[in-house]
Amino acid sequence: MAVIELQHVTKKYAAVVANKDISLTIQASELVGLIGENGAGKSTLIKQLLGLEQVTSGQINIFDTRPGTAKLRQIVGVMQQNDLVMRNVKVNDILQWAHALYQQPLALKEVLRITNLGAQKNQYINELSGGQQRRLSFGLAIIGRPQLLLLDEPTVGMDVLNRKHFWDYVRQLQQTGTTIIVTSHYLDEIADTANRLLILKRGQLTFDGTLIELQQQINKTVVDFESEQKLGAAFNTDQNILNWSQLGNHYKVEVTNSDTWLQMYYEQIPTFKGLQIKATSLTEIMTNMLEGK
Ligand SMILES: Nc1ncnc2c1ncn2[C@@H]1O[C@H](COP(=O)(O)OP(=O)(O)OP(=O)(O)O)[C@@H](O)[C@H]1O
Repeated sequence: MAVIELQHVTKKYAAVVANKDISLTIQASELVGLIGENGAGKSTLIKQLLGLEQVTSGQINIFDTRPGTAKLRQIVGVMQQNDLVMRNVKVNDILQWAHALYQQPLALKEVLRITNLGAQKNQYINELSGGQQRRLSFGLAIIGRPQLLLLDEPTVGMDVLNRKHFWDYVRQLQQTGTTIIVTSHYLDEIADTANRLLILKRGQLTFDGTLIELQQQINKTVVDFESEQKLGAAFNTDQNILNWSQLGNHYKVEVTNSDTWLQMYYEQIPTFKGLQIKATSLTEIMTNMLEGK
């Protein structure tokens, strides 16, 4: 059984088409990165999965039921943007309240350990830093041992170590069968973690696949090295090279196929220093997409 099934989902807010004819299926234990520029429709999609917004047309099934049912509230965990609306409650009290909502919740001690909030358990929410609030929000999302976890910009404000702990735990949840959808503008984190990418552009799903598949579509690899040889004349006539630059002895060459390129230069390669071959990063791909390149 698919965990999530979207059939031709469209969401309109008056003249704004926030989601346009989106169809897709997500299976158990996928870790899906939902990305796209501001206003692309990511949060709208999450809100419809939660039943907080109704689809304008199309249909959503989650574990074979419609979004927003009491049954789903038991098995879906969520971190929305700015979701800690109760400000004058202590960390421990809100966790205890959430703990009582579920049939087999995690122990409070365990949630405080995962979120690294043990030292703040007697503080009020409005006394927490931005990153601590995101960690508390994560604690509330996972306390019920959800089968589906929806994370909308979860790491905003988290410091580097807490971010690492967060992603380590998210990966662990995925490996034990949790299905996870995460939106973020920190594309390096998505590239490192998600095993499927969904790219939204003005409400439309423009890509659905793995990072490697996306990189293959872009068909560009960067080769970086230092050489004392003068290679410019050869590079200028090389059909495989999209672009190249030189700063002193440092060459940066963008090629369509790095295997072909390496074969062509195999005689010179032993003299190259610090040779690095890099696939185009997700950040660069998204930047180029937004710039319309
Ligand atoms: N309640 C609403 N009423 C009217 N328009 C809305 C509403 N919620 C969202 N929109 C519009 O729908 C579009 C998609 O918004 P959404 O919040 O889904 O984008 P997003 O991809 O999550 O953006 P961000 O990266 O900035 O969080 C935007 O144009 C936004 O202005």
